Amino acid sequence: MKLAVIPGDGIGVEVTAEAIRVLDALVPGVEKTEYDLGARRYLRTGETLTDADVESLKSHDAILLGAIGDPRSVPAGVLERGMLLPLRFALDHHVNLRPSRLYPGSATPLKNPGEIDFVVVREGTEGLYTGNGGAIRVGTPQEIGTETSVNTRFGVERVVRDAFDRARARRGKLTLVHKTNVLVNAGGLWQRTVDEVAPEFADVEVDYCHIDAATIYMVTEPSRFDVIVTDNLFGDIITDLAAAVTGGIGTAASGNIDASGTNPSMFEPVHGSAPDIAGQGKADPTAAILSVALMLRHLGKAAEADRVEAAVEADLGSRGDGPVSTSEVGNRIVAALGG
Ligand SMILES: NC(=O)C1=CN([C@@H]2O[C@H](COP(=O)(O)OP(=O)(O)OC[C@H]3O[C@@H](n4cnc5c(N)ncnc54)[C@H](O)[C@@H]3O)[C@@H](O)[C@H]2O)C=CC1
Ligand SMILES: CC(C)CC(=O)C(=O)O
Ligand SMILES: [Mg+2]
Repeated sequence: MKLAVIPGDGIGVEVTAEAIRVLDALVPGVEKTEYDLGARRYLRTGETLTDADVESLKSHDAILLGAIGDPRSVPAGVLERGMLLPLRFALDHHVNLRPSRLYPGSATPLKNPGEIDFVVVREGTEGLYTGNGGAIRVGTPQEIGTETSVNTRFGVERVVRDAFDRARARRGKLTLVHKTNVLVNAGGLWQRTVDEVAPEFADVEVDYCHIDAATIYMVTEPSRFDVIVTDNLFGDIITDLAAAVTGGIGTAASGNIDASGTNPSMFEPVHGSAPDIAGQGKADPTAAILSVALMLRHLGKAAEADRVEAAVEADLGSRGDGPVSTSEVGNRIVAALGG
């Protein structure tokens, strides 16, 4: 197995190191290539992501990424829109898969959480993140900034079909989350696509929530969700909320998947580079470690993925309320795997 590793910036470097230790304890002999992408390289060379980087990354079976972005040294958007999103687009990562599960005993701010186990299927190549916008009269009182959401029938249908497939394989419920009462053009396309595909999945119950109401239910009644399908921006926002209710942002994993299998998929924590805690050894590496589990499952190594998840479940269940140490969590998971 050939794995590309992009530790990136801030805590990305710290949590990726623990994720790699876990991978090594479980699957020996993985051929790893580390890529220097992120703030350090940008500050040194002015480069964010080159065509040569993309071509080289394509030769791997999968990519493991920590986090990208260093708001203290690089202006907002340079790396996010110059490196991370272009990579997801270049590798056609149209399914941004973000599972949320409340493991027994793990910390949740909810008083009566019930069972929380849902998956957000976030469209990953379109929406408001394509860079389709502009600004005029910048810095003047007449300044205007626009970002236009791009939604194609092709792009929406393929992610909706993926979400229906996942719902069928799970508890059989799909919830479209959008804002069709206001965003009638994009929302109309999403709703019609779901309605038109639904008859092929007659065994799947279809539901709809406006994004604002979905944030209510995620806190008051998260057990109502099984598979959520939504666009790039809504999916980004709602999955940070989902992480917060299921044990914290440090525990939420994701996969950026090219469901056609043409390009390597990329696995990464939901969180960012967390400059506020970077370098202090207190980032929770669980999200990065569970991203390894997602990757292994994607690559057909379900038994290994199960072992990682079981080790994480045991660790989360045995934690107290005290602070987390990055290396301690890694040590406990590696030990549980017999490493
Ligand atoms: N996929 C990626 O590479 C992402 C990159 N970013 C970038 O990261 C930078 C920081 O963004 P923020 O909005 O601050 O989001 P963030 O996710 O980095 O941090 C938000 C809050 O969560 C905490 N946190 C995050 N990960 C944690 C972990 N593993 N353990 C414990 N606490 C954790 C942070 O300390 C902070 O209080 C920005 O440059 C942003 O663009 C943000 C999200 C995703
Ligand atoms: C640059 C952003 C799109 C990263 C992010 O917040 C995410 O993918 O969740
Ligand atoms: Mg995000």
